[in-house]
Amino acid sequence: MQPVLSIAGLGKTYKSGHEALSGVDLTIDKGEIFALLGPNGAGKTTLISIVCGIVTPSAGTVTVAGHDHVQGYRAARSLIGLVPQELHTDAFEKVIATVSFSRGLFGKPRDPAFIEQLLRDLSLWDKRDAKILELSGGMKRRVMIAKALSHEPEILFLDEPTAGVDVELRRDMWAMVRSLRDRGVTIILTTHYIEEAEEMADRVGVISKGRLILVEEKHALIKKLGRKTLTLNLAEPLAAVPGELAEWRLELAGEGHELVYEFDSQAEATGVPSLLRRMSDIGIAFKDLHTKQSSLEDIFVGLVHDTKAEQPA
Ligand SMILES: Nc1ncnc2c1ncn2[C@@H]1O[C@H](COP(=O)(O)OP(=O)(O)OP(=O)(O)O)[C@@H](O)[C@H]1O
Repeated sequence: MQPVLSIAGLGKTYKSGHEALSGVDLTIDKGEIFALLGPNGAGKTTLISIVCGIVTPSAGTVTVAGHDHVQGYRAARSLIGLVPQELHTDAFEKVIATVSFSRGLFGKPRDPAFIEQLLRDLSLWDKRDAKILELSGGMKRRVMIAKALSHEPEILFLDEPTAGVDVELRRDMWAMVRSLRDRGVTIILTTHYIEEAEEMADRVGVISKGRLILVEEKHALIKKLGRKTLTLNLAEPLAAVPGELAEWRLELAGEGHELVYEFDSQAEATGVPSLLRRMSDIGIAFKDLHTKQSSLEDIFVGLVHDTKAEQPA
């Protein structure tokens, strides 16, 4: 499939000397929903801002549907819609005027029927003559989305779309994102909410300290979700994992009082019954046991934590 967005070797060092992005390579296919996950300050907004031409990169290239985002800036930018975290618009402006104005900014001809449909789809039609300052926070978000879609972009960036919104708006936004995707729009969203990535994304990228440390199909991640840990509280502490148990992936914890086994709970043979039999055969008794399912959140926190440990601060 033809990539709609190609990012290669992207880096950004701010004037302060802070390296916000380093060596980011990413290819996005047309019509996919891609979720970019990362903790605060990881570089998500910087990445989006570079693609949208708001921030200049220190290194690397960005190509939008074949247009270089510097040489072919106007063509590249007109294919992109951006829903930023904050609404920047005249508070005294009417909803329909601000959305129509955004369309004009991209040199698109007036199309009242399109704007009407857009406002209807976003449940904004009844509010079309309301001033921005009269709207609730949720309605303002809908206006931001309408503005971003007003010039019929092929790629929509949503920067933290559901931060601080109520459950109803979150569900509406998810439904809207799906219907846009069904119409062939590519969606790239940043989020702190793992649940949102799990619900929405075809692929997930994890960014930490300016580096893209993982890009994976959601289903592959869900497979990873199938991992479980079994912790056995031993009757007597062990100094080391006995050689007879070498075929299981075991670790000792709790100063030798706990034997921890990580396994794939979706696999046909988890290895748990055979492990318990072998332990009984060699006379290792346990007082208690418990299992824990690792969540996408655990995987995410683990990844981010590992890169923090690897890199100097
Ligand atoms: N204009 C700037 N000048 C200097 N440093 C900046 C600038 N903008 C962002 N940064 C720094 O770059 C890093 C990445 O910021 P960025 O906003 O891209 O992160 P983020 O992943 O979007 O975080 P958040 O989820 O909090 O929005 C942060 O440490 C931030 O302080």
